[in-house]
Amino acid sequence: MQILVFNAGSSSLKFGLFSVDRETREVFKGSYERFRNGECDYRFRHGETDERGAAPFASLREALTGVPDALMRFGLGSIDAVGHRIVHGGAQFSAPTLLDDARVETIASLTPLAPLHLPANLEAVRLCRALWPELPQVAVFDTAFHLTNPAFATTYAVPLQWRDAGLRRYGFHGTSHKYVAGRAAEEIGRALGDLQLVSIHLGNGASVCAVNRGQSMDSSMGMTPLEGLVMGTRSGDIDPGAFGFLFRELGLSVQEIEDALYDESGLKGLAGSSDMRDIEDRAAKGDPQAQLAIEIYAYRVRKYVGAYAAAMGGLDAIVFTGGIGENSPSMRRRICEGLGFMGLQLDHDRNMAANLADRAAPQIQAYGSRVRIVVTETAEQLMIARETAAALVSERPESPLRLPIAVSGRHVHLSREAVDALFGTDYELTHATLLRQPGHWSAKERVALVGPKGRLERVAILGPLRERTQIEVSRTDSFALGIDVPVRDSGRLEGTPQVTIEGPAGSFTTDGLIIAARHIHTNPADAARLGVEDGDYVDVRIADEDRALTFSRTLVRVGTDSFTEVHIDTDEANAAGIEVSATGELVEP
Ligand SMILES: Nc1ncnc2c1ncn2[C@@H]1O[C@H](COP(=O)(O)OP(=O)(O)O)[C@@H](O)[C@H]1O
Ligand SMILES: CC(=O)OP(=O)(O)O
Ligand SMILES: [Mg+2]
Repeated sequence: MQILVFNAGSSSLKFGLFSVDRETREVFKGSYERFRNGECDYRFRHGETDERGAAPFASLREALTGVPDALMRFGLGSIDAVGHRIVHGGAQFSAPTLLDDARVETIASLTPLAPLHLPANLEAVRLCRALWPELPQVAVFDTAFHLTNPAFATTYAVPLQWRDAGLRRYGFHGTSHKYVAGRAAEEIGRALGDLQLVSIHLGNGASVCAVNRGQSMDSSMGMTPLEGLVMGTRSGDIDPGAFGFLFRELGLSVQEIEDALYDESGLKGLAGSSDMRDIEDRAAKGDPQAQLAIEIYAYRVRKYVGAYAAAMGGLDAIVFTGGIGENSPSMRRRICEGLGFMGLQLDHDRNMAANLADRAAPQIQAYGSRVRIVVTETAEQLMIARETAAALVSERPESPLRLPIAVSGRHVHLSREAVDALFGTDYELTHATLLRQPGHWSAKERVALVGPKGRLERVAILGPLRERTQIEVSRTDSFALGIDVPVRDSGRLEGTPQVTIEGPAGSFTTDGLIIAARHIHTNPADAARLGVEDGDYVDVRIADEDRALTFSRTLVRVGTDSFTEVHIDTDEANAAGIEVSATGELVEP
């Protein structure tokens, strides 16, 4: 499948054509940037060709119109779908979404939350819908990755009425943070779920994200991409008291203040240029304004690194990305300076020599530095291509038989009585992540399971609370515990073995330990399309090339608003060669 990807940022238009099959390959890479009086720089890469020059586009929106011609010129007409970076998805969009009129409208209504970005993002959508009305278009949201942030990180301490009107923190650059965190974990050679990482995206827009064991916990941008770091033209953090001062003392209107904070502040406000290359050149020549701008920029980033290490209660690695993070060794050095007290020490030679060619992710910490320092190119377009392909598989109406497979790790469903015993009376679990099944969540808290032969640590708790506690493990886990566990449908707990659950406030011994029988959740509409009914047993085929497998006797469970997906456990996923996600199909009886 060939996917065209648009990434309209605040200062550049990046686009790419990807061939997505089992592997994702970038066939064509293009960019338009440094817009100035009537022209901009462009760069096109295709096979051996690497072409640069000036194009007659004064703005990013004009540059959009150049994309179809560019593709045509390289003979790249065949496109199956378009993926768009959409900067703001509000609370409405938690995953990549196939665009239709209604969804485009919903996104347009979020424009006040990202006035610098959404107009250009939507312009790209409109252009593609006009050019290729028959092609599916998918939106991939910057905000989606951060919807796992806990309420204490997303809530502003303002009146309830404002919060009810939608004032809350979201966070951006999610596609980038998600990619580079994964890339860093891969480079370090540990599971992302084991790492406490700070991801530092320094482009024209810039943000820091606390990626706590694989999930975004907090990020420096807020309701809009204005909060946080010093950026090319944006102020980042500023005392909210400034608004009253600017209004009363300088007579500025709300619009004037906002325009200046978005377009005339940051590096541009401090030193007259939004481009770090210019600022570094001038600082090197002794320009005091440029030198101060660099110091402020680095200091702000360093403060966030410290803050997020504290927020997560630990730090294993930081990862630099974005135009500045990737290309400016001197900025990386300034940011890392003085962080030796928390075990973070840069190696100056490695920092200078960092080479990111071919998706490399070099480590540039000094020998003995407890915290790793990784540099890597971000790959927003690549991620968008992958997520677009995945969204098409799960949403495409003409292929209703593709079933998303969800792999359940070991977890517990607790009763009120169990929560009281494990965490203290009336304790409320913290909802850390929303699961795909409506109303279901996983908690921030974890428990341990104890059997005669061993313990399983950090076992997830899934909500909502239930009448009876149920503990779901795999066959492999049952060996580790030393308990003979039966395979059962969820809720059929009579005669199941006992296990002890341990929490911070005490332990709780109960029956209800099962290996969950594989099943399909679905809703009446999808069930009708699939031709199945509640209580049916069906066969689901996983078409992995190396380990293709058919799961027979899979129970169908129809719920009014269930999200259609097949639930299998980790042993079953391993047997079918599923690493992260997959889809399956019903085998016709
Ligand atoms: N070699 C370099 N040294 C310092 N800064 C650089 C270098 N190359 C690019 N940059 C900076 O990266 C920033 C643009 O980052 P980028 O991620 O491309 O932007 P966008 O957020 O628009 O995608 C600019 O400030 C630019 O000056
Ligand atoms: C959200 C944001 O600031 O994006 P960019 O860095 O592309 O401007
Ligand atoms: Mg960017």
